[in-house]
Amino acid sequence: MGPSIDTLDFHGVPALRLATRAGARAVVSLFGGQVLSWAPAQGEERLYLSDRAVFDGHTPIRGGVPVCFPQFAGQGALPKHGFARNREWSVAEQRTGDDFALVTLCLGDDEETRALWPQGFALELSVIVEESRLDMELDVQNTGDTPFDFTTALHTYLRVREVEESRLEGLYGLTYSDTADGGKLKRESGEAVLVEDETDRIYHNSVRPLLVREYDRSLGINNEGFPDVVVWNPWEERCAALSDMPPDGFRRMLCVEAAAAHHPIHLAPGQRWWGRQTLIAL
Ligand SMILES: O=P(O)(O)OC[C@H]1O[C@@H](O)[C@H](O)[C@@H](O)[C@@H]1O
Repeated sequence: MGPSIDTLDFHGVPALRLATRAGARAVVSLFGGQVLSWAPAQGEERLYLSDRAVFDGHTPIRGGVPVCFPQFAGQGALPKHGFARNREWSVAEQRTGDDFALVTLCLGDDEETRALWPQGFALELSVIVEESRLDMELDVQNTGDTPFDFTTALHTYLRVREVEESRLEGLYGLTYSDTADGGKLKRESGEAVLVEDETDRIYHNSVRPLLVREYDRSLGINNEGFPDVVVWNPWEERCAALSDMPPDGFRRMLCVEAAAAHHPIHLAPGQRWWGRQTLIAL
């Protein structure tokens, strides 16, 4: 089979299905500009999408890779994680080659976004699927005539077989804000992060690649441009309080997010910023 990009209706939301000749595949929703599914060639699904996710065209979709912009979490007056994750994005480009499939989605300001945040901006999210890797690049441009600050994240929900048996390596020695402990600053002293309780951390200035190790497979993560890494798992009690998660959903997921959350990014009129997250199935 050749590479392909098809439009589809995914639980009622418009989406694109990408496939490469080798058999890697992904689904990208226009609502939220959100990757919802990704599997490498001859491999299994690597992203977590809740089976209780809501697809009503308003509620953020629980799972995949939501785009948080222009605000990460509750770090400001905007709705939590900003508004990009519940807006309809447009397709700017779609292309296939011998060994890849690529789509670029875009989102700009309109009356509704300016009512929340009075800035001119243009976002582009490029999603590239190759044999065993997924690249997601977020490009932000200030198209207005005043400077702005923003925080952002690619809020990647990784699918894991059992979160308690997964190890996240590559964060040793970094300082992190422990959101689950009142935002206290701590230093990572473990060779691997093990998730055995509610975990909500912003690791600052991460420069090394990360590795999620499971007993029978691993996933490499490389972030460029995004200075921070957010690690989130709601654990049992908070998960039970999320109406769009099954009670045991927290066991099947681990969010490892590429973020600019600790310090906002400043863009003068006309300036651009970009960040990329790469997932590699190993
Ligand atoms: O439920 P939401 O709005 O999608 O947010 C999920 C989580 O997203 C994480 O990125 C934050 O660090 C958490 O604090 C937050 O709870």
